[in-house]
Amino acid sequence: MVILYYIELENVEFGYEKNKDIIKNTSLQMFQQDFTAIIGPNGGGKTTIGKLMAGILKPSKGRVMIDGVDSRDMKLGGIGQKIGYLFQNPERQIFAPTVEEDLTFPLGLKGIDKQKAEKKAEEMMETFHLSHLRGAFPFTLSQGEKQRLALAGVFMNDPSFVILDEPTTGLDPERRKILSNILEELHKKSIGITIISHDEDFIHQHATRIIEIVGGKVLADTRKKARS
Ligand SMILES: Nc1ncnc2c1ncn2[C@@H]1O[C@H](COP(=O)(O)OP(=O)(O)OP(=O)(O)O)[C@@H](O)[C@H]1O
Repeated sequence: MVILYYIELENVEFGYEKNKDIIKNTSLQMFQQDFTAIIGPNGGGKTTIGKLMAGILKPSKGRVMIDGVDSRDMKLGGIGQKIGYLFQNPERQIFAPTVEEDLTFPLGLKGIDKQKAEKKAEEMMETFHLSHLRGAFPFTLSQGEKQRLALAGVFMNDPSFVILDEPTTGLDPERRKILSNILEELHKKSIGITIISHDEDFIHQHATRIIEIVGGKVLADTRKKARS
């Protein structure tokens, strides 16, 4: 079987509470070649769709296929090796007592060699301007530093597809530019990128496809012919 898309939502429905669907009969195919922006009003279901795509939430009806496997049959650890997910609140992904350990610790859990994990952490700390904070307690970082740490964590795993919920929040222009460059590099390498964002400039600058979610449904799914 040839898999053309990396993530597929097939007639997906989802509600946090019984009989209250937040996502309504939604089908979408997500390609690694796309730089997708998911847009729409507050409460429309963007984050929920992102979490369904990342296998963090499982649909109540329909199915989500990730790299050809039903997300219900995958463990979070297995999904994490394929998909990098940035939570809207970066504190959701901070676990360890220091910045450096926060980056190396998840790789250790996966059985990755300590030296290799440290080398990668070094690279990521440099990229995201965190080297001077390596020994800092993550919860004392500023909002923008926490966001950079969470982003660095997403890229530690060399994911095949990243889903980033409001990735530019808290970033100053210089760090925002760094994120832009990283995402463009990944896009060139056909690492799938999906951002959930209200940041119109960032979307305009990067997105090749825009999916608008309103009231738990896909209102529009448009592709830019030429990328700026
Ligand atoms: N854990 C939860 N339990 C119950 N309801 C939830 C939960 N998370 C989200 N919701 C509800 O689901 C709906 C969709 O929320 P979601 O966060 O997916 O929207 P969004 O489009 O990402 O919004 P925003 O732009 O404000 O981030 C909202 O009505 C929200 O209140």
